[in-house]
Amino acid sequence: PFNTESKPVALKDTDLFKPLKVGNTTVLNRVVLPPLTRMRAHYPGNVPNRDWTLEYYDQRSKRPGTMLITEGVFPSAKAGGYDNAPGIWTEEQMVEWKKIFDKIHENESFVWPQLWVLGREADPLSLARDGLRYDSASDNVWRTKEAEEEAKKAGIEQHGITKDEIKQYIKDYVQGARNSIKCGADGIEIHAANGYLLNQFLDPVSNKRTDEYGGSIKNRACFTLEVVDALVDAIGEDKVGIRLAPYNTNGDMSGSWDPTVFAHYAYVLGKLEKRAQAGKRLAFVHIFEPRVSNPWDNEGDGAYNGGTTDYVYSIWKGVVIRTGNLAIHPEIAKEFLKQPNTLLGYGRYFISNPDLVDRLEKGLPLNLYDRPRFYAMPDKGYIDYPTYDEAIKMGWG
Ligand SMILES: COC(=O)/C=C(\C#N)c1ccc(F)cc1
Repeated sequence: PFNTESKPVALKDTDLFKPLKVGNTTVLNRVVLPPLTRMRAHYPGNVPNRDWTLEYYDQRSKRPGTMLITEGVFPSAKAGGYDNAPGIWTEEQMVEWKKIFDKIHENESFVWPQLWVLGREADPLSLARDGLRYDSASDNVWRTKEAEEEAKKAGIEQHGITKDEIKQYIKDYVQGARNSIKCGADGIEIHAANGYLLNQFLDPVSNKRTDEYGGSIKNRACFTLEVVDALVDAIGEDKVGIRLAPYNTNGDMSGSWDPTVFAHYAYVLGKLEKRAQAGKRLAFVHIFEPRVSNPWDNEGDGAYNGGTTDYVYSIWKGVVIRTGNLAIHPEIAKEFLKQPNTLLGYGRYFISNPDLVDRLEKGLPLNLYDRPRFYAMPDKGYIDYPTYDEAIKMGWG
């Protein structure tokens, strides 16, 4: 069925359909498929689903010149800890990703895998089973009481990683980036948002370190910036993007609760802009808007209305991707598009509308999504959403 709540507005005459240079690519529309975990990878092996995932990305890259960021992808086994999320560290994983990236390029679209390291958001049982550490910025700064009990039941402590282990993770990111480029990707996105490992270092609620990676905004940003520099060295600044979520509460991060957390993002953006002015400008900065503070919330719930991320443009002068609850708010999308160099990520409604780009262009009604099937195994709610024409033929609307 179609969403009947919001009146669709044709965006074809806005900047959403003007080309823009992003790294070494030139997108022909500024709609972005943002990183969406779908939990369909094969276990064991963390291999992209051989039956469905090629179809899933093929459907969403049909409109030539569209930018896709993949679901979060683990650069190594210890970076993971979700059985049904994919990696890009083994040959069998890379074989599948190469087919997917080739298909996206066949559709004349672009693909940027998101490199994802879970830290304390991992499933401790999965890590204990595989004899892997349960890592974060600090020892035993638990997300919740339940998480603490679950980990202790699994007999696994939460480990504040050492400086050598930080260096090893940086090598993992580099390996993941190299593998992505080898499989044909146009670049990668560093995941520094949503409560995962880099966010656990950025946020004082989870980072209680007393070494040079904790204790101040500068120190808490150090790991993220070291990853940026290592990846720029390895694959070039025009193939590196980064995702930040200043207001995110997912993974029990501070969000807006601690007003000093917001300043961390201004600092990171400032350091990225200084690198840009020295000749190393990243391909993009991807901002998760306060309109979504947690991906589990229903549309519009959990939005933080006490502030915006407009200040990003005061600091960062490169390409910006803004994602968060835009599909049924075309008026906000139009507002965002008034800023230069801006692309818009559409998450949940790109799940349920494979032809979302066409629908946004023409102002066509949108298929509702089936939330219980966001992170479930079967192909239902993954590759069976109809295009607009298919939906009309099926009598929708
Ligand atoms: C991949 O990047 C993410 O941020 C993923 C999630 C978030 N937030 C996410 C959401 C739901 C899940 F079941 C697993 C990961």
